[in-house]
Amino acid sequence: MQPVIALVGRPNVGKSTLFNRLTRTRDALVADLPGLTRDRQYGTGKLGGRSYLVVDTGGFEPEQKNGIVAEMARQTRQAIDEADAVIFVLDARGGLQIEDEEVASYLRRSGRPVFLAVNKAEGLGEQFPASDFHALGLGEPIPISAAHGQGMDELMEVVLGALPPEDAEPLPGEEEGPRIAVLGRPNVGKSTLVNRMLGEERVIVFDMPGTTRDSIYIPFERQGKRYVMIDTAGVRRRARVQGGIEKLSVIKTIKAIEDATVAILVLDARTEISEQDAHLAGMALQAGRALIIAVNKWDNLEQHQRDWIKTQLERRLPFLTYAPVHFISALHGTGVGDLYKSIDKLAAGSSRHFSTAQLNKILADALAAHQPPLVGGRRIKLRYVHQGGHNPITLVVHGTRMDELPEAYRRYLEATFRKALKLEGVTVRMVFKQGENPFVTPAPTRIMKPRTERSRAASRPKPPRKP
Ligand SMILES: Nc1nc2c(ncn2[C@@H]2O[C@H](COP(=O)(O)OP(=O)(O)OP(=O)(O)O)[C@@H](O)[C@H]2O)c(=O)[nH]1
Ligand SMILES: Nc1nc2c(ncn2[C@@H]2O[C@H](COP(=O)(O)OP(=O)(O)OP(=O)(O)O)[C@@H](O)[C@H]2O)c(=O)[nH]1
Repeated sequence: MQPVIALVGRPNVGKSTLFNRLTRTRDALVADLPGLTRDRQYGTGKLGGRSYLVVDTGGFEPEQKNGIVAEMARQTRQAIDEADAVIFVLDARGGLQIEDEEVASYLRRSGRPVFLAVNKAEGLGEQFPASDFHALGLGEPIPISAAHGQGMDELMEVVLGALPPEDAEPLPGEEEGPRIAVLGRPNVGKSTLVNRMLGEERVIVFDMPGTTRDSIYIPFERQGKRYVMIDTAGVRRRARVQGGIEKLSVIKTIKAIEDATVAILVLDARTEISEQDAHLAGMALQAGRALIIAVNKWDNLEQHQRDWIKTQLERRLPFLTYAPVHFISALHGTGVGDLYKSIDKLAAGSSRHFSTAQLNKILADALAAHQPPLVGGRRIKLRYVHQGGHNPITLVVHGTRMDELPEAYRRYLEATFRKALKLEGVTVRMVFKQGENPFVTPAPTRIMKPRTERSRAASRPKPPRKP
């Protein structure tokens, strides 16, 4: 499970800059989807082979009257509570401020592991005021420069090194079936749907061996097939924990998405599709999860209401062109069985492996049908494609001047691959890499001018060799 790291500190110390640094590794892979706001508060990153989730708590607002801690936003406190570690960001140039000490005293009481990142330390050398920050009693201050990318590895080595090893809480394995996460904003009917899906006839729910701190995995079997429900809403726990209704937690949602094979986004047919809905969809897509839209509360709707929500879908979630949409009533169970058909299809799709030869044939055909555009009078060349991973299916295309490849052409390729590989509904992540085919040396494979099937076969690249 990914550790959660919260960035805390007073305004202007450089939290956002640090956040961008720490999440940059992952951002490079994320496609920019129009109509989709990128979340600046939560991001995933990877350093030293380990991935993590970073939460930017966005500065405490100092308030003279009540003191800084009193004004600490509820969300900030929640982020600290849910974090596995806190990076307390300080400013080497501004020195230690009274607000820093207030934040420090809150953090000391939080019981979370705290690490001091003293930012803007570039070029300070001997003048780095280590002892000032040491006096906070929160351990060794680590000098960094977020703006210049200095000290990042050192910082994260200390932070990640202090956390329990990654495999401490293993996820249910693939043999236990696709993992399903049910997402949605409050009151759309998530709990009703989860209960309905688990409570259906012919569903056998097993005991839960994998109970973790954050989510509960509920393995079950339906018509001889195994699945795992990720119960973020605490649906099953609710009955047990007296009065313990849990709030929608963004961190839990993100973790559930990361753990899931397939995410079901539940929408309420009786309310407008909101920014928050789009946001949740975006989080699932950015994580590359297969996504199903379940428009709930479809029972007893007038025709005009049904038309209205369909228009809303097109308008508010235009980037979801390939996700299957189901109109359901979780309350009455209508359409719930059909959800499983989509789950099976998407789960199978997102775990498929494709041969390099098959992928390159599709690439060659795509290039033949539509050449890549001329940029600055020269044609962009795409040379080679291979599968970089599954769930999400990642296709890595190598070529020249990839940074100039227009978005429209990228999408054309994505759509072509999705169609040819029969991956409707599955996220296909295209990664465009500069440079020649890394696997074939010395000459690049010439798949640029496919003429006949024969010449194509002759020039088809060899599958990648293990280095
Ligand atoms: N010299 C120097 N300046 C930095 C460094 N990191 C950030 N800054 C500058 O510090 C200012 C504040 O940076 P932000 O990242 O916006 O700070 P923040 O803590 O997120 O601020 P809030 O959003 O107000 O909470 C900006 O002008 C940055 O350019 C650094 O490593 N060195
Ligand atoms: N008419 C109708 N009402 C439904 C349907 N599904 C759920 N509801 C109602 O919607 C309300 C919210 O349902 P919940 O399942 O608690 O929603 P939730 O998304 O889990 O809500 P939170 O716990 O706040 O996140 C309840 O009153 C349900 O009875 C449906 O298919 N049709």
